[in-house]
Amino acid sequence: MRDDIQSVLISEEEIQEKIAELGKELTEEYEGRFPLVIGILKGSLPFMGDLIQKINTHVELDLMDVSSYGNETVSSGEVKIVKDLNTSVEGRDVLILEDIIDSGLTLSYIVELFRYRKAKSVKIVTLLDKPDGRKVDLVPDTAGFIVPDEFVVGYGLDYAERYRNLPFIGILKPEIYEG
Ligand SMILES: O=P(O)(O)OC[C@H]1O[C@H](OP(=O)(O)OP(=O)(O)O)[C@H](O)[C@@H]1O
Ligand SMILES: Nc1nc2[nH]cnc2c(=O)[nH]1
Repeated sequence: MRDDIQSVLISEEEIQEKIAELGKELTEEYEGRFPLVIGILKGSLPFMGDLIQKINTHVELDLMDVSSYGNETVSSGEVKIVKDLNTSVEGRDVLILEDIIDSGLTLSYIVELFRYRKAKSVKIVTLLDKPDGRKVDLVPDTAGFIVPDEFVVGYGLDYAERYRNLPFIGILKPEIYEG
């Protein structure tokens, strides 16, 4: 699996250091507020798993699965809810965790949905932000790292469902896409 990686963009150490920092900030912000922390499947799983352990106050967890990429590297533009939340967001402080914001289509759909469902507040924390990929006006409240306009994998991010279990963020060798 690691032989398929052309270069490492963000190392495991850099990711974990950033998560410790984010956890500290979120602990201060959400102390006493019992936020509903929502991970967007499947990419946010490693980030969510590591980050929640660094948030040192009570949180409730839920997961939502939306998809607009299928097995492609470019968004179809059509966001589908594959699995909705188990919890109501009405009146809640919602903290959305994402692995990456690229076109922004996935999150703008979700944020609008949560506003319609009457969340008290909605905050977006993404590990990676790819501002050059944006197709809609969406700015995360917090982004761990800015990445260039290239297709990245690892730490939750897949290519054709593979590479999510790498502990770092990298770029694949071109021959992997070419088949
Ligand atoms: O800003 P956007 O262009 O909408 O891209 C970001 C979304 O794309 C990826 O999810 P994907 O739909 O590939 O599902 P996955 O997490 O299950 O891989 C990623 O996890 C984000 O949710
Ligand atoms: N794996 C992966 N999924 C994405 N979804 C949106 N952008 C990306 C990306 O760069 N890599």
